Amino acid sequence: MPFLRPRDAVLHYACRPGDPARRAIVLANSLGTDLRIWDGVIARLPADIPVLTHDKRGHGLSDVTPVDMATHIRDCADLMDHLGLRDALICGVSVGGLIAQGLAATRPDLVAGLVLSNTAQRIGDADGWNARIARVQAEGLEGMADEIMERWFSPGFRAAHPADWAGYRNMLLRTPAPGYIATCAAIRDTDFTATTRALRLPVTCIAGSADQATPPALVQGMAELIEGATLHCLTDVGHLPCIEVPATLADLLLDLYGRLP
Ligand SMILES: O=C(O)CC1=CCC(=O)O1
Repeated sequence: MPFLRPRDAVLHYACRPGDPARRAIVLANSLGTDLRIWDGVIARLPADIPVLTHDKRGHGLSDVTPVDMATHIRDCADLMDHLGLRDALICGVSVGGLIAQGLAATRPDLVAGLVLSNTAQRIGDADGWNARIARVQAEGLEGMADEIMERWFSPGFRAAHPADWAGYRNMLLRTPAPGYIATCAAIRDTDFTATTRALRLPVTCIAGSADQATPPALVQGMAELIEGATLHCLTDVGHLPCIEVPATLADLLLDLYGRLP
């Protein structure tokens, strides 16, 4: 359970060392989750591939501070620099996908390829994020938890895995409200249309047909923006394929990993 304070905040991360000669895979989280959402994916990746996960600021065991998207991106870069990881495959889900796009644009030395899961170059609009921030300020995450869970998971996952569904609801509720709100504001203020359109590297985009947060049409718009990107739409899967279908996500990661120059 390592921690690092590269600048003004303690960051919690986990690094499965693997073979340092192999390219690393770096996994970046969504809003209101911690690094445990990747456990099922990591278990399916070959043991010699180094894998880095972290709790972004305001989440998990990392410090809660004001934050913008540039800071989330720099934190990920700081962890990679600390561990000597370069030229990695970065996979980000939702706001983690924004972090991945921003990392590729600002630190191309760290990024060989991207898997952009259930994300876009811009997620939502200012009115929506301001309304969510106001709700969480007034009611706490408890007041919004059930509707957020509806966006996260497909009906089939909820029916088949009620204990998991309840456990991930607990994960959401344990996110500090100030940390959650700070990342909502960071998402609200981010539009990577210009820099994502300029990316020139191998990219796999993933959507879920039951994703109510970043619906397939939104992910398709991002895929069409990036030259050469491929798009996979997973049937009856919600916003978090890393939880609902970890084997499929691991296969898609390894497919791109195996094709990187
Ligand atoms: O909570 C949601 O609506 C889903 C989501 C949006 C951005 C993110 O990271 O998660």
